[in-house]
Order: sequence, then structure tokens, then C-alpha cells
Amino acid sequence: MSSGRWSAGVIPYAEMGYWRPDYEPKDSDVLAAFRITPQPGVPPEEAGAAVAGESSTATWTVVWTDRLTAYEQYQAKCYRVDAVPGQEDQFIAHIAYDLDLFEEGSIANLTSSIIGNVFGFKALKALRLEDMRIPTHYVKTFQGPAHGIVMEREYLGKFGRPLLGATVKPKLGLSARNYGRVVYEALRGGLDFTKDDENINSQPFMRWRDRFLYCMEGVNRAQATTGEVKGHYLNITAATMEDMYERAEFAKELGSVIVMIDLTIGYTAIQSMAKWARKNGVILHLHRAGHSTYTRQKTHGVNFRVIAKWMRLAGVDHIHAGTVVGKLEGDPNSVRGYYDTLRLDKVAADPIKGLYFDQEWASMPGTMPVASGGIHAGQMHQLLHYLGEDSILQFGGGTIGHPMGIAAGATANRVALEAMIKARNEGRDYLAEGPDILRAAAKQSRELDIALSTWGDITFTYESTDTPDVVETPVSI
Ligand SMILES: O=C(COP(=O)(O)O)[C@H](O)[C@H](O)COP(=O)(O)O
Ligand SMILES: [Mg+2]
Repeated sequence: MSSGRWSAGVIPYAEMGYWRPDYEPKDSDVLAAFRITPQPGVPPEEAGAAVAGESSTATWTVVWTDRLTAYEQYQAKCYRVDAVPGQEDQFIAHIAYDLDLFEEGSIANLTSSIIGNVFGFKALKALRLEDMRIPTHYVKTFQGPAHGIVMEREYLGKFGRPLLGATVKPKLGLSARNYGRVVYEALRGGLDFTKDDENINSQPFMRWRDRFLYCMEGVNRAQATTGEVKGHYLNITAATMEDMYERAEFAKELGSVIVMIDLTIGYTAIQSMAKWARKNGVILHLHRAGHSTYTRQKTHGVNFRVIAKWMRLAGVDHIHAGTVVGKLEGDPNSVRGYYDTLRLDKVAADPIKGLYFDQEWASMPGTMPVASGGIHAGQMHQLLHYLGEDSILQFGGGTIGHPMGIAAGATANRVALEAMIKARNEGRDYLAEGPDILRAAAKQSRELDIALSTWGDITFTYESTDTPDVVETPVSI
């Protein structure tokens, strides 16, 4: 292959040893699959080598000090470049990184290497990190989910069905007392959880302490009324770690089973809160606020499946992971891949689901995927079919917008879910028989009947104008 010089005076990375088609990745290597779109005139192997170089040891020229290190071991190696069928300018570069390049248990260190500089590289028109294989040697250095799916179910005493939740709406502006009323109504009506929105922190119209007090009053009253364990995700996102710890401690003092953080607080803050959550026996919910700024474009950024992997390592118990049928973007096969990544212990490579590598989690607990964003009771069969039962289904508008009121909206969701689970136990098929099962259940429940007649036809078909995630069978070049 001709490595090509993409700028005068620059030594091709391929010549510096970052293109190694003969390299056999070791079991302990961290592997990455990047979608690269090289600039005209830059051969794909050179572009792949440049990414390997810049995300490991290299600068743009050979430096004398390289020879003072175990240079070859520390060089990342681009060992394979595949053409993407139907996308002439795109290639998938596979890169192997020696485990010694990374600090144990640090998402900040892992990401400063893998996505640190390379996305601004002039040699590339665009770059997207599609997937990573985290070797079990490295997996074992992370705490992982504070409690995980199995323990969460045991704490709550809820088994064999998805958990139900709702985001309090409107997003902003309610007083603490009215907010607490929404919590109580939704929980007494049949939901397991209610949730703060991503941008509810401590604004002038409702300070965090007041919100926590009124929410927990609603939670406690709903527990007394229903005899079930209930929770409200108290969002402890704040400007500093000190503020977040203070809010988390107060939530625990009030007896909350769960607290919430936003992805915007950053990887290190997330890992710190995961440690706090394990130590204090409080479930940790993560809202992926901001992710679409870098996950949505199909040729540039970071695929959400990689964020899902990092967040399971970082230690969150819940993460928003898409709905397939709701109001927000999400290709069905890719979403199934995210859910597998979060829940399974061994995840097999599957090009249809966009999974480039086998991933072994070495018994690390699973993170509960949360489906949220424009979903309602009329989609219950589809949600169960696509997302499975170890999930949280969250209906904000689809609870609080119910014409008969908030508690009725919650009841509609609970009745629809229980009808579907009963049908599963009788061996019936969610997708084929779902609409019949829902209609039959609605004959016994005015709340569900009204929900179906209000929202039954809403399918968010405008979403299908989005380009589906590019999932292809790679071809070696
Ligand atoms: O407020 C909502 C949903 O409200 P509603 O249920 O009224 O639509 C959540 O913030 C979104 O789910 C985030 O998206 P994602 O879950 O995809 O990250
Ligand atoms: Mg929201």
C-alpha cells in the first residue's frame, strides 16, 4: 500500500509504525472501531494510522525521545481497514491499544486518549467512534453499577416486568408543592417511579431542598396508600461536587431510594457519584442530557453504544437508552444493541445491531436501560417486544397528559403493562397480538380506554425521515 503524504513535511503515520496489518490483537488490548472519512488524497490506511498515532504516542513527526520508551508496545496499531459498502468515502479502521496505555478504572483517562485530539485532525473530513472492546482485564478495574439490575429489583421487591416511571411536566416552573402533588398522583396511580427532568436543579421558582421535601412527602404517602416501594429520582446535578454531595446526603436522609445525575456533569463526577451511591445504598439514575450533540451524526462523533459501555463501567444503575417508538431519534437495531450492551454479561458481535466486537463483562452487574421520550400506553406491546422486560418505561406526557388526570394516566400504563405480562405468561406474542390484548384490557379499565382513544394512533412517523444508523457488513480491503 502507498501510505501517501497528506501534507508536505509530515511523516506518514503508517511509516512511523501505526499501520500494522500483520498485528494480531491480544486478549488484553483495548480495541476501537472508528468510521473514518479521509480528506481527498489521504489513503484510508494512512488515515487509520494517523488516528492510532494521535490517540496513543505520536506527534506529527518522529521525536528523539521515542527511543527512550518501550515505543512499539505503546504505539496503538491500526490493524485493519474495511471499506463501507455504498459509502465510497467511508472506512472502518480497527485499532488496538495496549492495556498499559490506560490508568486503571478511569473513564477520564480512557477518553482523553481515545477521543482526546483525533476528532479535529486535518487529515480527516469526519471521524466517528463506532464501538470499543474493553478487555476483561480493564473491565475488572472499574467499580461498575453501584447496585445493578438484580439488586435494584431486590431492594424494590419488583420482579418479572419492566418498571414504570414518569418525568414530571412541565419541565420548569412548578412550585415545590404542586410538583410534589404530581409525584403523589403518579405513584398512587400505579407507577413505580417519578423523575425530575434533566434541567430541574435549583432554580428560583423551586429550590432543591423544597423540591426534595415535597417529593418525598409524595413518595411516602404513595407508599402508605399502595403498600409498594416507590421512588422519585431526585436530580442532584449541580455546579460543584460539594453541592452534589450535599444534595445526595439530604436525599438519603429523607429516605429516597434513588438519586439522579445528568451526563453533563462529566465522567469523573459520574464515577464519584457511583462510588457514593454504592457506599450509601442509593440507586443511581443517569439522564444522558447532551449526548445527541455528539452521538446523532452518522459520520462524526461518538456512537451512543460507546457511551453506554463507558457508563456501565463508570457505575450508573440506570441510563436513558432510547425507545424505538417514541419522539426521539433511534434506529431499532442499534437501540437493541445498546440494550444488550447494558444488560448482558457476554455480548456477541453483531453487525445488524452495530456491535463490532464481542464484549465480555466478567460478571459486572447490568445497567437498567430507560426508555423515555414520547411514549404512551398504546405502545406497550411494541416497547416490550423491542426493549424486553429488564427496562424502565417512562411516560411523562403519557401520564400527566391523560384527560382524566395524572393518577388515571398512571393507572392506564400499569393496566396496559400488566395485561401484556399476563399475555406473555400465557405464551402470547407481544407484537402480533398486542393491539388485541390492549383493547381487551381497555374493556375493564376506563383509564386505559381513554388513553388508547387519546394517543393510540400517535406513532411519531416523522422520525423515519432520519437517516438510519449505517449498519453494514464490512468488506476487507
Ligand atoms: O423528559 C423526557 C421525556 O418526556 P416525555 O415522556 O414527556 O416525552 C426525557 O428527558 C427524555 O426522555 C430524554 O430523552 P432520552 O430518554 O432519549 O435520553
Ligand atoms: Mg427530559
